[in-house]
Amino acid sequence: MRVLGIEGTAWAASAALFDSEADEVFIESDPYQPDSGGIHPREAAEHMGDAIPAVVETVLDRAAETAEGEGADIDAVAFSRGPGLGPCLRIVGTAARALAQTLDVPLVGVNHMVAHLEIGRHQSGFDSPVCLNASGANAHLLGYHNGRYRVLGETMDTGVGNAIDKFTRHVGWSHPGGPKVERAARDGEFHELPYVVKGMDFSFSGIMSAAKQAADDGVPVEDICAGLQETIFGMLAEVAERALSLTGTDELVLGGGVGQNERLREMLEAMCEQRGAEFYAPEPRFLRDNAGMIAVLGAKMYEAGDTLPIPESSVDPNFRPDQVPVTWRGDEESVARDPTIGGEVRGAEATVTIDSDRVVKRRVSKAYRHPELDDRLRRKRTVAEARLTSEARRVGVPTPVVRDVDPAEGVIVFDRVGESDLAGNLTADRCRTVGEHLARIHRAGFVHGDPTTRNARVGERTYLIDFGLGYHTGHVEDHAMDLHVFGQSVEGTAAEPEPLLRAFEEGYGSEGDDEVLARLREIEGRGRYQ
Ligand SMILES: C[C@@H](O)[C@H](NC(=O)OP(=O)(O)OC[C@H]1O[C@@H](n2cnc3c(N)ncnc32)[C@H](O)[C@@H]1O)C(=O)O
Ligand SMILES: Nc1ncnc2c1ncn2[C@@H]1O[C@H](COP(=O)(O)OP(=O)(O)OP(=O)(O)O)[C@@H](O)[C@H]1O
Ligand SMILES: [Fe+2]
Repeated sequence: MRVLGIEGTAWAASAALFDSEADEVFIESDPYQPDSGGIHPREAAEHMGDAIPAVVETVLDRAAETAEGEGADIDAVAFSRGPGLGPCLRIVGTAARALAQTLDVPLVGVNHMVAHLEIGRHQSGFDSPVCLNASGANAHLLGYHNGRYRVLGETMDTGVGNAIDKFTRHVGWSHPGGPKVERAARDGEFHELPYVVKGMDFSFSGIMSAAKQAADDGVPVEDICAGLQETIFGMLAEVAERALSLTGTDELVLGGGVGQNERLREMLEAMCEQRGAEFYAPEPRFLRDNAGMIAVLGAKMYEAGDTLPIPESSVDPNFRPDQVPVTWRGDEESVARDPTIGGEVRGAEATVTIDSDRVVKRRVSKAYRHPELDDRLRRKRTVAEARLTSEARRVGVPTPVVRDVDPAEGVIVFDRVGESDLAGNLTADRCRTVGEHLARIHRAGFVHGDPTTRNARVGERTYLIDFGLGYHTGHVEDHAMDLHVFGQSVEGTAAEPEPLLRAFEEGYGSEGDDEVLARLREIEGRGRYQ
């Protein structure tokens, strides 16, 4: 089967031919390079108008040269339907419809973010990996579950590449900034910047303001670049590890233009090696925006009969990956592995040794992380965990009693609690109780920071554990983020999440602030593809 793909969501005017029998991809791209500043939507759309016909022509010539029979021998035309810049998407959509009609073949509408993921899965041969998409306008973790790619975690503000590009514009460098930061960082020393992860979500705005401020204050730009890479990529590696731990998966693939960064790939490789997982990153031509990935996923969708009638083929600038019904995979569930190895449990951050009544939690040093950052995070989280675990118990939330703490070594000794993780025994009643517990700690003025279904223990009572990401705050947004993190962990792993989430919110509502639930709705509704 042969599929022609067209990509043009933002900067890459690209066309490709995928031949599924030979597993060969031919790509022709023409990038848009702004004269100054970042990507201007109107200019980018003009570029698409000029460049798309030419790249398609080149691919059609190639198709004719390599065709077995008469003509171009193409079975379907696939195009990026979104997310992306509206004016660009519309031009690409029009071109794709016209081409499908001329060739008299079906049209396939591809989600660009799912294509960034599927190219890695296709090439790695992995069965059910977690995917880290690190691109310009996006940054998220996806895991397959019950017929959809679930967003396990994502940026709460801008995409990772756009965040980096904003910094480089501030220091007067031309677009795109990512490769320039990579080059400059080689000559720099680590400069400390804020580090922000909340469960598997993360945010870049505070880091970017601090980085710009540091530049204005005269910190050498190479040092800031080194700090940016170590901090931002350290966060991405950490949330990727959390996603592996939560889903019990031991395969990770990388997607998106920022994935071309060698330091990011090195960190992800080191993280996977340390936890015994496998890592795959496609070659650079498949990481940055390209029509090859659109053609490859287009072929899978076409084979599954997932084609688009022309009248229903409108584009969607806010197309989220979790809106796509995954028609091209079987109904296999995401793989889940028992994380218990002997008497040792492997969390994302720590190794936990369990005997009959005691638990020793050791925050291990992470090989991927800069030593200074590693030391700072391990100490800070060990202290926070010991404190907040006890504070929560004082306001009536069941938690394990803390027997000993050694911040320098990152070690805490607790009482053993519960019989299993909530993840293994999810019921509506228990979710309701977790909601009540979170409401209580919020009323006491702090958040848990990572309330997933693996961080609650159940048995006769329902306990909260693992307060290492918690902190004191009265902000509605921070409280709502706790609820969002729990919601995402349920959605990413439960067969039927709705009744569980309803009970969880009822529990929270019975003890907590309605304003927080209203903010949760707002967080869930935020589009992040502007
Ligand atoms: C919706 C779609 O239009 C968008 N595409 C996109 O953002 O282009 P992509 O090719 O995936 O990524 C471009 C980004 O990738 C960054 N980048 C490129 N090379 C880099 C490097 N060596 N290190 C860090 N960032 C790099 C650029 O600075 C730029 O921000 C997306 O996938 O989010
Ligand atoms: N006090 C305890 N009693 C019983 N089991 C525990 C206790 N503390 C931890 N565990 C077990 O160890 C696992 C990992 O612990 P914890 O979540 O604290 O580590 P972590 O590395 O921070 O994990 P993650 O970051 O993946 O949430 C828990 O999911 C739980 O199964
Ligand atoms: Fe992209």
